[in-house]
Amino acid sequence: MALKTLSAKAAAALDRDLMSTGAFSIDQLMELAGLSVSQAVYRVHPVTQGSRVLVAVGPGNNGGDGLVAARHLRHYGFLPTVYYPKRSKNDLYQRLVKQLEDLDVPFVEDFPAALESTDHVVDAIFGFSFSGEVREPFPAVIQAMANTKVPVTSVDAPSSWNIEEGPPKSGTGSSFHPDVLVSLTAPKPLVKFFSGRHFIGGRFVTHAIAKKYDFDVPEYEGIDQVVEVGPEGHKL
Ligand SMILES: NC(=O)C1=CN([C@@H]2O[C@H](COP(=O)(O)OP(=O)(O)OC[C@H]3O[C@@H](n4cnc5c(N)ncnc54)[C@H](O)[C@@H]3O)[C@@H](O)[C@H]2O)[C@H](O)CC1
Ligand SMILES: [K+]
Repeated sequence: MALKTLSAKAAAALDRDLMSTGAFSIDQLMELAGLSVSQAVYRVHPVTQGSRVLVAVGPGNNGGDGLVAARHLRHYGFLPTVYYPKRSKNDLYQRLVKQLEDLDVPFVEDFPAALESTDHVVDAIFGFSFSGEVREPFPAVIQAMANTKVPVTSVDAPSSWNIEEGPPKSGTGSSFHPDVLVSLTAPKPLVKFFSGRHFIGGRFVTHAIAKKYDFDVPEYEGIDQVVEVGPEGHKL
């Protein structure tokens, strides 16, 4: 059985559906997405005294998932640091930033320097709305994630990858391959180029929605918000 995937266009339509006929708000969906990411990070990197996690936050909703994940990780006992160079003026993002400031989570401006002193990275730069060539200031950030030995967990998509076609073919640097991917709601076609640990999150989708968009809802256990799956989509 092959893993069923959602194209970028279908994923955007599904989110619109959830927020109209599904009656969800963006705050709710982002909170659940960020909670899933925090649980996947905890699974691959259980917190030990002083575990540090650097969260790279992009300009859109993928970045919002990262801000939410940083807050949950702080409550689990991690020491998050946030790199958020292109801030949204939208009220939702400003509230997410305030919540982190109230927890004394530091915001940094030099990503490569911050990478020198962390134990894990969360890549929440771009998700399913990324397209084209990576624009400033993110090329150096992607390159730093490609070169580091620190484990990287990508939210929904490895940032810089084409959602349908996977790693970029052009460019001089080595391409970026994260260690962990958390697909939100359903995997995107790029998963066939990904070979690390793969989790699916989004424990709020009804079977009717999954049927409409033709993907499988994984079997979540207990109170888990994520399921780890193998290459064929079977639960590990
Ligand atoms: N279903 C769920 O569980 C939910 C997932 N969510 C997350 O939302 C993203 C998609 O968010 P969206 O705001 O549509 O876009 P992105 O964050 O992917 O990025 C858009 C952002 O980036 C800029 N951009 C696009 N291309 C480039 C480029 N080549 N260089 C630089 N910048 C670029 C663009 O201008 C925008 O500002 C999804 O993947 C999930 O992670 C939601 O939280 C809701 C529920
Ligand atoms: K990402």
